[in-house]
Amino acid sequence: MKYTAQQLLHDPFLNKGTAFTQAERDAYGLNGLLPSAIQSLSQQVKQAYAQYESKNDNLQKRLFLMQLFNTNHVLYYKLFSEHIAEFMPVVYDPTIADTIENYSALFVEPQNATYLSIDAQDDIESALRRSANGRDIRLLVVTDAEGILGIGDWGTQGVDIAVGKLMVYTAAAGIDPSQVLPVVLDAGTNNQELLNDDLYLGNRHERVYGDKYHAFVDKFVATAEKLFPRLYLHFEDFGRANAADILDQYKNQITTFNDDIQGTGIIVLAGMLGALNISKQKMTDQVYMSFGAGTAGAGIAARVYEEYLQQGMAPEDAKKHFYLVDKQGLLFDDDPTLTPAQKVFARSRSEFENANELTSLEAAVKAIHPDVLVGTSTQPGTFTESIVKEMAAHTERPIIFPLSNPTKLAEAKAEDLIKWTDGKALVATGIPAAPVEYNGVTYEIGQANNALVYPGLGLGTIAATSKLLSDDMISAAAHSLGGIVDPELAGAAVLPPVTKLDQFSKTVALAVANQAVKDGLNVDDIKDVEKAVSDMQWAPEYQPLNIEMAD
Ligand SMILES: NC(=O)c1ccc[n+]([C@@H]2O[C@H](COP(=O)([O-])OP(=O)(O)OC[C@H]3O[C@@H](n4cnc5c(N)ncnc54)[C@H](O)[C@@H]3O)[C@@H](O)[C@H]2O)c1
Ligand SMILES: O=C(O)C[C@H](O)C(=O)O
Ligand SMILES: [Mn+2]
Repeated sequence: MKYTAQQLLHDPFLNKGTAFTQAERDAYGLNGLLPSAIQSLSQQVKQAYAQYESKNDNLQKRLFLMQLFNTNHVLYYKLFSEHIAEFMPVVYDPTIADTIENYSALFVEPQNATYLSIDAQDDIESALRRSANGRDIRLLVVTDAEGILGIGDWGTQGVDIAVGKLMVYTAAAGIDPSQVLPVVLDAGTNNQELLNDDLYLGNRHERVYGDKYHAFVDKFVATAEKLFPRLYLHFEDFGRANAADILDQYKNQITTFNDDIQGTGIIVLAGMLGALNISKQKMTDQVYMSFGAGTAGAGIAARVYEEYLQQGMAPEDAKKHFYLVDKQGLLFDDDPTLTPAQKVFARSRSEFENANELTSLEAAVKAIHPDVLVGTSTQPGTFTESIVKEMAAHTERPIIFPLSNPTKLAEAKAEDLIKWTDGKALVATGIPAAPVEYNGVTYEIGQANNALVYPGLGLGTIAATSKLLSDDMISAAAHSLGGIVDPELAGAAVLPPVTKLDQFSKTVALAVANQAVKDGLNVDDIKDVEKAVSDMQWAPEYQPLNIEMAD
């Protein structure tokens, strides 16, 4: 394609703004189209950061960063890379929840995303092709936004989660932003607030389910695979009724990943391994309870269960360590409403004298005395003081992970968990949490958010040109996060800190890529895994432009 000077200035993949050199200004006809001073990238970063800091709240900060992203990708990612822990809660969860809820009202521009409608399926191919605009797409994040974080159905507004997750891929793992595509599948919405909102930008009808929905997803997947044959396809925030089915349908055919099921499974397993490093206990001795057994809750249980098997436990014995609690209480095998993923761990009523009374978390904790309690229920404040104290009365170092996002939905606050258990609880939270000072010890709180692993997992899988994302690769990712935190330090976190996200994303990528090659899943011949991973990484630095001008 040939560029005009105006197109160059408005293409965020190529634009350098005030950093265009004099030679470039001469070559591309930019003289007089920019202020005359020529800045370095570091001057631009300094200036942008000062603007960022002048914004009053995280939403304003995020809007400013999005404006920067829309204008100049190198500048945006350079700034992000220099402030990764500070920017994560602004670019990503929890602030992203606010921009999703207000997406239509705040709409400025489409951010190179693809908006596919269930009512216009003939457009799927041309829309994907034109969004890619000749770029070599290797990573696509798609959502249908039925289950955005814990805030529910946000229709086309959920596109922001695809955009945001991709930003984290680049900031954390160095995925080239010109090789990614965010996609929203607009199958309607059951969110009445959106349907009644004049400004709502999506399809104004109820969400479509059943055959028509599945045909839509299938057509999208087939088209994306055809257009981008080396694709890593990441599914995000689909509803409970579809997420696991879609994963099961494609996982043995294409390189695909469900973040809520698999990514969350990895980070929670890694967090448990970290916690057990601190407590010096054995994984297979732990009694595990999940509160909220939906997409994430059941996905995590499945990953942790696999670990018990890997550690040598027989399936029937391992199953006895798992208890799922959902809306109806402890899940029993005579319940006709169980999802397939829940059925695997459902218990028999005959195991309990008071089975019919186990209809709440409190009753289940009293009856079962779990060692591990993971919250993916979307129900804020449900890990109450009495439940937590009851749990702590029966286990030396309770592992408690309230993971529901965003902040307003968390099952508990880290600070309370530390206090209620007299510093014994090993805690990780879904959103970032400040360290907790208690009795002279500073407790660092790990962030059990899939963002700590999905970037490295994707980088490793893509770099290895793996045909599939296998269970072994997933397990390798979970195990690779060990050894970064010193478990002997008082108050040590169960997971590595977000300040090191870029470093350990590479560790995860290497572990995953090595596993893929070891299992012979690589399409290309890969002699040097480390080189393959490094070669795949993009750095936010201005490069000479290799473009043709229109006149
Ligand atoms: N930290 C992370 O990395 C991470 C990853 C994925 C999901 N999550 C969070 O987990 C939560 C759930 O996400 P999901 O994708 O599994 O959603 P989901 O809708 O698939 O599952 C939620 C489950 O909670 C159950 N539930 C609702 N009310 C309940 C109640 N009163 N008591 C017990 N259970 C109840 C639902 O029946 C459902 O099974 C969200 O808040 C999400 O942000 C966190
Ligand atoms: O998006 C997040 O913060 C994590 C997770 O994928 C979620 O759905 O909550
Ligand atoms: Mn999610």
